[in-house]
Amino acid sequence: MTPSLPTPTDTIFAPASGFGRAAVAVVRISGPAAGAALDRLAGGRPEPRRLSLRRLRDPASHEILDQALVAWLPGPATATGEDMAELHLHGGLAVRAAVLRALASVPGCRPAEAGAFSRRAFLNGRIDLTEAEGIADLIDAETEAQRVQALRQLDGALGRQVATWRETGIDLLAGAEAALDFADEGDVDADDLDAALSGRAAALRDAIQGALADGRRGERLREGFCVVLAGAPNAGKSTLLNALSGRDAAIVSDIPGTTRDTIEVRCDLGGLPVILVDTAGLRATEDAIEAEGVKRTHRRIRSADLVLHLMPADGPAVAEGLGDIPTLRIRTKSDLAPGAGEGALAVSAVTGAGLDALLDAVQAAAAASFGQGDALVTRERHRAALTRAAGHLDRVAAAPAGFPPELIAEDLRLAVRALGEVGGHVGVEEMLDRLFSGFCIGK
Ligand SMILES: Nc1nc2c(c(=O)[nH]1)N(C=O)[C@@H](CNc1ccc(C(=O)N[C@@H](CCC(=O)O)C(=O)O)cc1)CN2
Ligand SMILES: Nc1nc2c(ncn2[C@@H]2O[C@H](COP(=O)(O)OP(=O)(O)OP(=O)(O)O)[C@@H](O)[C@H]2O)c(=O)[nH]1
Ligand SMILES: [K+]
Ligand SMILES: [Mg+2]
Repeated sequence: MTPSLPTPTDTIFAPASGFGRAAVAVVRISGPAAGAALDRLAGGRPEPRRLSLRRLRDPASHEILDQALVAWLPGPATATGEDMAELHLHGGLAVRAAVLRALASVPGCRPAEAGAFSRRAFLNGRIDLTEAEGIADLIDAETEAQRVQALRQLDGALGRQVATWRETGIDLLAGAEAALDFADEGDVDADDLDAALSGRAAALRDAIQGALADGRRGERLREGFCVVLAGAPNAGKSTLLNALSGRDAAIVSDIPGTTRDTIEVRCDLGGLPVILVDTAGLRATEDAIEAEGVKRTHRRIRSADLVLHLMPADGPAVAEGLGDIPTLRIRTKSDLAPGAGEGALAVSAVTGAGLDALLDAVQAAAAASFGQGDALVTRERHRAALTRAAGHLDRVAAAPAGFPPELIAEDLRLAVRALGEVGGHVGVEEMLDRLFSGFCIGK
């Protein structure tokens, strides 16, 4: 199931609750010396899986460092699969520093590097790679929709689905290998096997392609829906960015060409992650720095999910579009020319008119882009591996009768390997087990 990599023998510890001042700071310890660390600092190990109040002492000087809640979590039924301990300290900087210093003095204990606990959980088969990614995404989740998606992945939704597909692939491979070995003995009807195999390969390919044909919903949800504010200098882009985000993020002035670099603000629109991007005003310019800004604007427009094309209501409506990205035409500064710009959304950052309607429109566009239902694929890594798997299955499905069975088996092997990469299981040893147990070979 899990990669056969060496198991760590050292014991790691780290604050699990950040590095700032807080009411309580949790220090996690994992590895074979976790129990010994409790013996040395807390004077023993409490009853497993129960928090108990202990005095923590420096093992050398016996000086009291804190009164803390302590947990002893003997492995392997722990988050990492190793012996673990937790110290719930008073969250002062000096308390934490003194306890970390004391832990470093315990033989075999050292500070953990980033992600070390999750890495051990993976190495010990407690989680697969997709669940590890789910943990990372859950910690990074800023909006409700991101939290829900990350929790689903942490809960194993993607890992289980891909594992099921991989099982099917392993079955197909076992069948193909059996055909290779025994077709010439006359035990198996090769044509029947070919037809059944290509039908099942096509079904598996279709299932995988179905999950891939999701408009990159999962990736987009992780990254955020990108809305670019574009238009001529002084159209009111920076003002609108500040008004929509409720933050004073961008410099506003009556001088055209104020914004040179793109400015991003991440927002939560009704639980959906939206990135608002302010850009340099679009115009031909001799100024080299402003010209670079305009170049960047065009680049951001091309990668946008939605463009807000801003035109002041007291000026002419611009006819030309900004490319083929979905675009909303917005008349800004509607307070200066009431009634202008029919058919377009009209907004005023001064009076606040139209801002709610604009936010609703952006939120609707984001909701439509994130789509309905649960996304399975949340990273390019998954997409690449699944696309490769579907490609190999497609070759199996399309193979003409009499196609060399060893080539079919090789494509199936590569499909199984690609599916295994998603969860971090590589290798096809399981296939061999299944081959030998599923077919009565021992004679
Ligand atoms: N104090 C504290 N809070 C925390 C964590 C932690 O490590 N410590 N977590 C850190 O991520 C998260 C909870 N995740 C966890 C995942 C698995 C296990 C665990 O020990 N699993 C065992 C036993 C399960 C059980 O008791 O039923 C297992 O799966 O075998 C613990 C925490 C969030 N809150
Ligand atoms: N009356 C009125 N003035 C506005 C409104 N929005 C922006 N302005 C003014 O228009 C001028 C330009 O605003 P900015 O937000 O800097 O325009 P911009 O599009 O970011 O300009 P550049 O970054 O130079 O391309 C400023 O003087 C703003 O105060 C509005 O809704 N009503
Ligand atoms: K300006
Ligand atoms: Mg600006």
